[in-house]
Amino acid sequence: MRKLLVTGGMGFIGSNFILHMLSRYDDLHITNIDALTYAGNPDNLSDIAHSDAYRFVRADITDAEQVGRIFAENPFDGVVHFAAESHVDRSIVHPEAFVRANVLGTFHLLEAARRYETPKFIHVSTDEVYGTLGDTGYFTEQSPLMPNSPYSASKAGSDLLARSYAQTYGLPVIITRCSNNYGPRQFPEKLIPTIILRALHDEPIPIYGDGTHVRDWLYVMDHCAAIDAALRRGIAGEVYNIGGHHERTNLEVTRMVLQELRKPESLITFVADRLGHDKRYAIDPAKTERELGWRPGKELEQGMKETIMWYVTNRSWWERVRSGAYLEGR
Ligand SMILES: NC(=O)c1ccc[n+]([C@@H]2O[C@H](COP(=O)([O-])OP(=O)(O)OC[C@H]3O[C@@H](n4cnc5c(N)ncnc54)[C@H](O)[C@@H]3O)[C@@H](O)[C@H]2O)c1
Repeated sequence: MRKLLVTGGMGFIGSNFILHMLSRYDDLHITNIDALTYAGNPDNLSDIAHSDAYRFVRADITDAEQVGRIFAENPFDGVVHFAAESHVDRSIVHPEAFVRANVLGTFHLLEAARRYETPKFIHVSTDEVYGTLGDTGYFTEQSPLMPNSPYSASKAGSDLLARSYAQTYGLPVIITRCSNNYGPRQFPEKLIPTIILRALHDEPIPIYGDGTHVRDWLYVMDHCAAIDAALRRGIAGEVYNIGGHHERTNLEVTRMVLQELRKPESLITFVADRLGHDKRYAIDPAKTERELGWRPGKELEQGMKETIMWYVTNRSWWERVRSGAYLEGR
């Protein structure tokens, strides 16, 4: 039985990853540690809460003792580290929480993995560590790290710390840097669920600046498959870019959702631009495709339809998020 530690598994990508892995492998046990911040939603994994192949431990990765105890109790075959403060807007208002969770929290995990000689450590980073691009060009794994927001700077800090543990201590760290994810179970403060849920309620949809900022969209299940491939075939010490080949402006993405839901474009409301807003992210995932034998399978139009359908079908999920009911008992 392979034993995997997943951090941040109650969040958007972590929960989809756990579901992906448990649906594919019978010989796998997953321990999910999550602090249950506002972004951690146990509803995401209610279907497997009582599975023998899964265990949830509420733990904060900024607490070295808690992290140490979990590693001491369980020899893990691998760690997949998602836990982070992840929302750029919040990082502009409360940067300290990002430095603590993303830098200090990652440090404690790396230390525990070093101490207990964990044979594989996947650090889930982001394309935002590369900073911003002009109208042309792509980020490769060799691009310099030039983060522009407190969020991306804290992720760059943790990314470099992870690298240093590979270089200095020989910890088998693999770093993945992915583009913008979309799909089921994403917290409604992020762009695509915001568009979908506001459109469903006929509410104004706020779009930063003139809406021409470009992002590369990656279906979350394609991302999960890429991390699975990195776990199986990735080489320790390497960095892998994971992108979707779907560059769109924020305005294009908004129009796509409005068309699908047959809602008017008059819902779009331009608001003052985000401070330090990166103009364009575009990722070159050629190395990952070549070396890990992975490719993003989902076309954006299809993935968006399925995502919209998920939010429409799972009304009780997002109503519990909207009302704050998912926070009960914390
Ligand atoms: N969502 C994206 O588009 C995207 C893109 C690139 C990279 N990433 C990275 O992927 C990872 C997951 O992103 P997400 O969108 O699922 O984030 P999310 O905000 O949905 O989930 C984060 C999870 O981490 C948990 N967490 C936060 N602080 C913690 C702490 N101190 N201790 C333990 N748990 C803690 C939260 O409770 C939550 O469940 C993050 O590291 C993020 O930087 C995300």
